[in-house]
Amino acid sequence: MTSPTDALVASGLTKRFAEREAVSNLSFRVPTGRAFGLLGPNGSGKTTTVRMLTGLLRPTGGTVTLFGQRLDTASADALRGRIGVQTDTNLYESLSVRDNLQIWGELYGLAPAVVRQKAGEVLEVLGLSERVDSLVGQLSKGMRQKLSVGRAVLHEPDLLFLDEPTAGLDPEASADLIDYLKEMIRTLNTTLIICTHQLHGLESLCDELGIIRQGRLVITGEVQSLLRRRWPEKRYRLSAAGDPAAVRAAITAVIGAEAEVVVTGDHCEFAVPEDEAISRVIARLVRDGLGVRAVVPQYPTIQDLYFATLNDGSPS
Ligand SMILES: Nc1ncnc2c1ncn2[C@@H]1O[C@H](COP(=O)(O)OP(=O)(O)OP(=O)(O)O)[C@@H](O)[C@H]1O
Repeated sequence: MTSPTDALVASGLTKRFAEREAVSNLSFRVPTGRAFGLLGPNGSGKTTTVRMLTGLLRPTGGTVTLFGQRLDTASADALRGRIGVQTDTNLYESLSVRDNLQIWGELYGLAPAVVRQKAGEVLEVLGLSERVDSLVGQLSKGMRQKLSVGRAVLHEPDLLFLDEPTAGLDPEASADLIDYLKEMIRTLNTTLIICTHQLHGLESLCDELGIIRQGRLVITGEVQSLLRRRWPEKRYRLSAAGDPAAVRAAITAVIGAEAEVVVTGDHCEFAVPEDEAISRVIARLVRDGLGVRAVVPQYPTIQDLYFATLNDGSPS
């Protein structure tokens, strides 16, 4: 069922290239104003999926619904006006950065003056202002990447598709771009679909997640729910003064002898069966004369979930 709050619904999406089924029966939904990370190894079908979601590739089976409207040849043109798609191809190499954005913005129906103003803002955010008159053919790889993102967001699309937007960007530019996207989602209620291999810190951007493996969606849902479902117990990293065997014994005396306590150097890591057990662990260590130096909660990340999910299926 499509909810009026869904910007995108994919249902049974399938793509076959000759003998190879690149995408198999993919179903997921993305609520408006949310950021959805579509993750998976090389060749798992992300780009093929995005191309079907944006109407660039006809599915072998299944449907795509954008803003409550089925995507087909009749609706594609109107719907594409509300979509921004970043790809690293088809920039006009022999034109300047300014002209590339101007042409693109006007193609999307923006008035020339609006494009000029918006292009100025976008280039400023992306750190490309000084290269506005450079020919695209003379830009570095990272600069082209930034320009392709700038072009996709120029017309303030309701639904934005980004494929590896931070690939080739230096760490500062990458962090700036993520901040910009977050701000865009917050202020314009943009819905974002992002494919990326850069998983570190992705939970600060993505609220929803789909992990695709060999063309099949292995898990999908809200990031925090998926993490809680996978790791329901709270984990802690603890450092205490004293003999590691005594520290371990004090911890297991509280959380149970069968519980796993992983000791690495002067740290140990363990899960507690319920929240308040950590207070009892600390009290026990202090009582046993084992001074507690640090107790740090461990929050599982999208990266943890990604590897755990793919490992579930190994070997393929
Ligand atoms: N036009 C095509 N003709 C034939 N096979 C294709 C075509 N496009 C993609 N494929 C195949 O479909 C599968 C999925 O490719 P796709 O590009 O969607 O993967 P991806 O997840 O985006 O990979 P990457 O992370 O490397 O970009 C691959 O096996 C690929 O070879």
